[in-house]
Amino acid sequence: MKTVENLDENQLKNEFFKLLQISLWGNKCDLSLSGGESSSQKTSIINSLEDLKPFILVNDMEHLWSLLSNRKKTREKASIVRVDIVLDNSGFELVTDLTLANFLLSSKLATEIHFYGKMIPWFVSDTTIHDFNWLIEQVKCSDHKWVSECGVNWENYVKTGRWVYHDHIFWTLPHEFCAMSQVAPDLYAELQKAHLILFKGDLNYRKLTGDRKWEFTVPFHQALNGFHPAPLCSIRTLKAEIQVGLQPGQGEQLTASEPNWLTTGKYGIFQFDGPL
Ligand SMILES: O=P(O)(O)OC[C@H]1O[C@](O)(CO)[C@@H](O)[C@@H]1O
Repeated sequence: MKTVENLDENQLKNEFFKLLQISLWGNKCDLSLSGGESSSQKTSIINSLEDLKPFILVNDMEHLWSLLSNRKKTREKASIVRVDIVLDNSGFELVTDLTLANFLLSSKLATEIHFYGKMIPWFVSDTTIHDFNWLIEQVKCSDHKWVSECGVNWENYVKTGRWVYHDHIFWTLPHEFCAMSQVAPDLYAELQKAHLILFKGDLNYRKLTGDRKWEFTVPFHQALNGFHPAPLCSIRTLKAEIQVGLQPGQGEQLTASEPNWLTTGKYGIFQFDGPL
């Protein structure tokens, strides 16, 4: 079996894309969508990735790869590459996010990951520090050798500061993100230190775009309304009636064939904004 260190450039890119997609579809598992019913993941997402590809409406994964792989090639040995992840649901989605974070470090596409959770849940399954620590502990205690090894590594990442968890009240205040630099300048300044910020989930997308009824073709950059702390990407399955950055006619076609396409969680996006 090949380890990450032995993968060639193409294989590494493939693995990166797989883990990104797993993290995207992990966002389907959300207690608010299932009315509080448990929505555990019973089949392996890995085997479904090809079948799910047509449901990715905006796919900027190539931008994420260019940004991180170029930085890896050009950076000085001791320099930091920081990826920040604004978390969404705990449970299965958090497992997929931590697995992605683990890969970013082991592939050396990043050297530090900063996570942001919520001080109190906004929706039922939102991640708090308790969920983050609990999950690492559970993974560590697994009776599966490789899984528990992962948990030991994750705990170690936290201890050594390669994984950093941040709390901030802003995430549960009723502000859209374009107000962050005014309302929470300390948090905005923290995000500015990232080379890439990944915003997980639907709620973060609503706040990124100000929860407005934008035309489907409005550019993402415009809908962000001045919120540009660092290059950023929304990784989200669609659960609320808002979507920007589509091709002309794409939204209308979907509405005609599937009236509920915006809210079922069936479709997903990787939507990037920033210089490359
Ligand atoms: O957990 P996520 O992906 O942020 O989803 C939260 C979303 O779920 C919903 O409650 C719909 O189920 C939306 O109103 C909300 O935007």
